[in-house]
Amino acid sequence: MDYQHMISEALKARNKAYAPYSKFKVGAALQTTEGKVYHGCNIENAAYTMCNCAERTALFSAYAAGDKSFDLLVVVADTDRPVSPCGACRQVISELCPADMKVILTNLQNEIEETTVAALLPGAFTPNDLSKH
Ligand SMILES: O=c1ccn([C@H]2C[C@H](O)[C@@H](CO)O2)c(=O)[nH]1
Ligand SMILES: [Zn+2]
Repeated sequence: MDYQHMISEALKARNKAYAPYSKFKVGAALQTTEGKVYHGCNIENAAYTMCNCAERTALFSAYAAGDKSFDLLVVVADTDRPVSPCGACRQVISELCPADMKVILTNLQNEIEETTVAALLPGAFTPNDLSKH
C-alpha cells in the first residue's frame, strides 16, 4: 500500500512542532476509519517533564474532537532510522488503537518501517489488568 499521502500529512504536522529545547521535531498523522486525518506534533515546555510527544498529541486531539476509531498512524522525524516511538506513547497507542492497526514509522529520507500496534508493545498493561479493583 502507498502511504505517501499520510506521510506528507505527518510531515505537515511536524512543521507545527514546538521543540525549542531538543530541536527534535516530530510529526504524526492519525487516520480515522471515516477517513479524517488528525495531526500531532511534539510540544515541549521549559519544565522539561511536561513535553508531549507527537503521537499522543494526535491521539488526544482526535479524542478531544470526539473521534476514537482509527485505522492508521504515521510518525516522522529526522532520524537515521525510521523514528521509534517512546515507551509512553507505545502504552497510550496500545490502549487507544486496535491491536492489529498499522503504524508507519519513517524519517526524512523516506525510509519506512511498517509495524502494528501490538508489535510496538508486547505485554502492554491493559484495562483488563485493573479488573480485580
Ligand atoms: O517518537 C517520538 C520521540 C520523541 N518525541 C519528542 C519528545 C521530545 O519533545 C523530543 C525529544 O525526545 O521528541 C516525539 O514526539 N515522538
Ligand atoms: Zn512518545
